[in-house]
Amino acid sequence: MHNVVFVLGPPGSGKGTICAKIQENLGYVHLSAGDLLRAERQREGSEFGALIEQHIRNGSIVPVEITCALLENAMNNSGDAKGFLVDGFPRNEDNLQGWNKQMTGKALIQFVLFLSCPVPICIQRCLNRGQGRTDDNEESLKKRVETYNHQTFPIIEHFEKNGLVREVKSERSVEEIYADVVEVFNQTAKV
Ligand SMILES: Nc1ncnc2c1ncn2[C@@H]1O[C@H](COP(=O)(O)OP(=O)(O)O)[C@@H](O)[C@H]1O
Ligand SMILES: Nc1ccn([C@H]2C[C@H](O)[C@@H](COP(=O)(O)OP(=O)(O)O)O2)c(=O)n1
Ligand SMILES: [Mg+2]
Repeated sequence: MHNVVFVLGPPGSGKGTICAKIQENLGYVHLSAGDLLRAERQREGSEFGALIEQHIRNGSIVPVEITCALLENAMNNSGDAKGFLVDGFPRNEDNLQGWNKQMTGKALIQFVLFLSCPVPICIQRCLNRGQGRTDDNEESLKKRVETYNHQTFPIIEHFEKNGLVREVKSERSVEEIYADVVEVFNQTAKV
């Protein structure tokens, strides 16, 4: 059984940054759904490259069959991790249902780390990110924020109803955020 912490929040809220620190210090393995999709897009011979690029630019969500298969493969290939940080997933109802269908009995959701941050700050961070991403531009960001508000936030609310959400405000320094994140892991991660 894989232990899983979902990490959600608007684009630019700092999910990748905080996950890297958790991986380094707490021994969880960081799996970014976006990074896995970008790698699949680049993989020679992938039949999904064009479809993935289309969704990424458009700020829409890739069908779960693709994303969940990438996540499950990555978990199975990571050896004996004490847990996985699944960053940027599930982002919509399709993601959630596909995960439940494919991973029930194989993964245990420990909690959902929700990095909350005002959208204008998130947009500014993405525009300054400097990773050359095809979706860190004003037009794609507008669509990504819309997708977040209409599709991802309801998923966070769903987990909230189940008592699984741990919110950490991320309009602060990485050090301040991380200190609260460690508290959350100390309180709730059963390892
Ligand atoms: N707490 C923070 N304060 C200021 N900038 C941050 C903070 N956390 C992350 N960043 C920067 O914001 C950008 C987006 O961060 P990232 O971790 O990639 O977010 P996400 O994965 O949620 O999109 C990056 O350039 C990162 O260096
Ligand atoms: N579960 C996911 C995660 C990401 N994607 C696609 C669509 C997203 O806008 C892009 C980028 O996701 P990523 O998590 O890397 O973006 P942020 O870190 O939130 O800025 O990838 C997806 O289709 N399904
Ligand atoms: Mg990210």
